Order: sequence, then C-alpha cells, then structure tokens
Amino acid sequence: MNVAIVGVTGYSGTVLWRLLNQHPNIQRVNIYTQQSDLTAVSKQFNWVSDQSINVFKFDIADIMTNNDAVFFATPAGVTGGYAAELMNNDFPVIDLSGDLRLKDPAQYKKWYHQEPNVSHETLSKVTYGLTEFTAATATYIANPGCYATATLMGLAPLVQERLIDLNSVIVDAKSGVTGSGKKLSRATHFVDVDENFAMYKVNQHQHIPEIMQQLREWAPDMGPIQFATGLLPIKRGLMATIYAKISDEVSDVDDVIASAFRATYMDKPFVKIMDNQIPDLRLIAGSNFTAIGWSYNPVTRVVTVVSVIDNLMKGAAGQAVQNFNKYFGLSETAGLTQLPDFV
Ligand SMILES: NC(=O)C1=CN([C@@H]2O[C@H](COP(=O)(O)OP(=O)(O)OC[C@H]3O[C@@H](n4cnc5c(N)ncnc54)[C@H](OP(=O)(O)O)[C@@H]3O)[C@@H](O)[C@H]2O)C=CC1
Ligand SMILES: CC(=O)N[C@@H](CCC(=O)OP(=O)(O)O)C(=O)O
Repeated sequence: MNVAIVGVTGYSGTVLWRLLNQHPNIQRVNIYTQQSDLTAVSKQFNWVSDQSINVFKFDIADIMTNNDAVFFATPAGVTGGYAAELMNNDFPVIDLSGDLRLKDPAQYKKWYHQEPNVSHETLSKVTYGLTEFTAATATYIANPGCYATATLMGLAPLVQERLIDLNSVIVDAKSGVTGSGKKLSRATHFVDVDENFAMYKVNQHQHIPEIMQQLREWAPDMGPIQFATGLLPIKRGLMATIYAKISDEVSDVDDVIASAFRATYMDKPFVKIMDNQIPDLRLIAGSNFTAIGWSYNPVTRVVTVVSVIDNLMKGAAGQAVQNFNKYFGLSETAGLTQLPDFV
C-alpha cells in the first residue's frame, strides 16, 4: 500500500513517518507539505533512510490519486476545509487533529476558539477512532486527542459498568512538552519548563467536550467532569489521574474493579492492566501501550485510577496507525511492535 502524510515535520508527523516506514504492509510513504522548499523537508529524513524520500507539494487530488490513505498530522483548522471532498470520494483519512472529533460545530467553536468549517452532515459521517472501543468503519477517522485517550481508557469500565457515581469524576492530567507541538510559545520555552511544573487550560481544555461526548455514549446520564491539565518538564509521556466515588450499591470493590478492567481489556494487545500497581511514564515510553492501575480507598470510597500513555504514540501517531490497521483489516499490531524504552 502507498500512504500519504501531511504535517510530517511536526512532532507527531515525524513519529508517524517512522512508524509507517517500518510498517510491513506499506510499500511507499509519500510526504505532502505546504512548505515551498521540498528539499529542506526531505533533508529531515534522508540521512537515515536508504530509500528515496518522496516529498510533494500539498495537493488533495494528487493525494487521492497516488495513495490508498492519508494521515493528517496538522494543527486544528486545516482538515475541516478538505473533509467533505475526501469523504465524497470515499478516500480513507486518519486525522490526528481535533477538527472533526466533535459532532456539534458549536462545541468546536467554543473550545477550539475557531470558526468550524465542517457541516453537521459531514461530522455525522466521521468515526471517533478510540481504537479499543470504536470500530473504524467510516472512511474518515478522527484520531482522539492525547488527554482524551488516556482519560477515556481509565474511565471506560467504571462508567460502562456504572461502578461509580457519574457526577463524581475529577481528572488531573499531565503531559510532556511534545504534546504542545513544535511551534514556539512562551509557555513551552526551555527556561519556563525545565525544573518547573505548571498547570494550564484548567477547566478550559479542548478535550473536555470530546471526553464528555464519548462518556455520554457509554452512559447517557453521565454528569460533567472536573478536568485539569499540567505541563511536565519532560519531552514525552502523559498521565491521567482519575478520582471517582464508588457507587453505594457496589460491594467487594477491589474485586469488582479488577474484574471490570480485566473484562474490558481482555483481548486488547496494547492495554496493560496493573491492578493495584500504579504505572509510571517509563513503563510505556516510546510504545503504543496504555498502562492502567488503581487504588481504592475504603474510608472515602474513592478510587484513584492512573492511566499512562506516550502522547506521541498511543496519544497520536501510534493510535493513528492502529486505526489504519483496523480500517484495512490488517493485524492490529502491524508496525507497532516497539517495546517501551524503559530508561
Ligand atoms: N503532539 C501531540 O502529543 C499530539 C498532537 N495531536 C494533534 O496532532 C496534530 C499535530 O500535532 P503536532 O505534531 O504536535 O503539531 P506540530 O505543531 O508539531 O506540527 C504540525 C505540522 O503541520 C504542518 N502545518 C502547520 N501549519 C499548517 C497549515 N496551515 N496547513 C498545512 N499544514 C500545516 C507542518 O508540517 P509540514 O510543514 O511538514 O507540512 C507542521 O510541522 C495537531 O492537531 C495536534 O493537536 C493530537 C494528540 C497528541
Ligand atoms: C502539552 C500540550 O500542550 N498538549 C496539548 C494537546 C494537543 C492535542 O492533542 O490537541 P488537539 O485537540 O488539537 O488534538 C494541549 O493541551 O492542547
């Protein structure tokens, strides 16, 4: 198969390039860019690759003619303008941006602070590609946000099995700096990040509506969540710490929680259930794994669930490849067998 990447010089685009070049079912990776100097783009990669680096001017018609699928690793605001054309041509798209994740354009305007340029009808045809839970059936797959992925995976069994008070969820999530992309900003300057820890977008993060949208599919009476995000002084890794009150009706709580997590993720190759061991970021660094552990406090009846991912792998490029594999009926793990770096 031939695949296209748009946004290859960004952090998740670069990781995607590496994964797709090592994918057993992909013969050729074509890069498309809005940059005028195509040689400069190819130089980022050609020193490590014996194969020629194929870089082309961004052109939707060319992408559809010469590829079997396209991955967009572009900032919010780019894919909305091309989505309808790609869908009308039934061309498979895996979109890493947040442009088509929310079904309601008004929500996009509110949380992304941009005019939505996608219709309700187009949005209704998109698959939200949380790979462990959603069948990638539509040609247009919206890859979930990094915080949304870790949070939803940590909450899924608790919400689906109604083990918790649906109005009691508090999430405290933290990410490495690659999560904020390659563009320079004051908040991600080395001097501000190094040996520091800062909260940001508290109660205002754009993944809140995406998380709520999915939680309400699992439990229509799901209450609002409290959601905070912080910037860790590391490059990669994301931890969502989730607090929720266990429902009064649940007894044998430790066993019930363990059974729910094990049943939900029983046959999922990229999910590691740690039970009462709390995972850290090194466990999953550089891999597509999600590791989930928890601790139940019988005094307060609160469970603390910790869900960790590599933001550029399961949080972006890795899950995008997993969505690609599922859409094309390939082995779910194809191209994704990297073990964690551990150190
Ligand atoms: N970083 C992360 O951990 C995660 C990121 N995401 C999402 O994935 C997407 C990419 O993220 P990330 O890699 O961090 O982004 P970066 O900011 O690092 O890179 C984005 C790339 O997109 C291309 N680009 C920039 N502006 C435009 C434009 N106007 N039109 C077309 N292409 C453009 C550029 O690549 P080029 O010049 O090569 O074309 C650029 O390098 C974003 O939507 C982000 O929100 C989702 C989950 C996690
Ligand atoms: C550390 C950091 O800044 N992370 C980014 C997450 C990027 C992302 O996934 O945002 P999209 O919804 O556009 O895909 C943030 O908090 O906005």
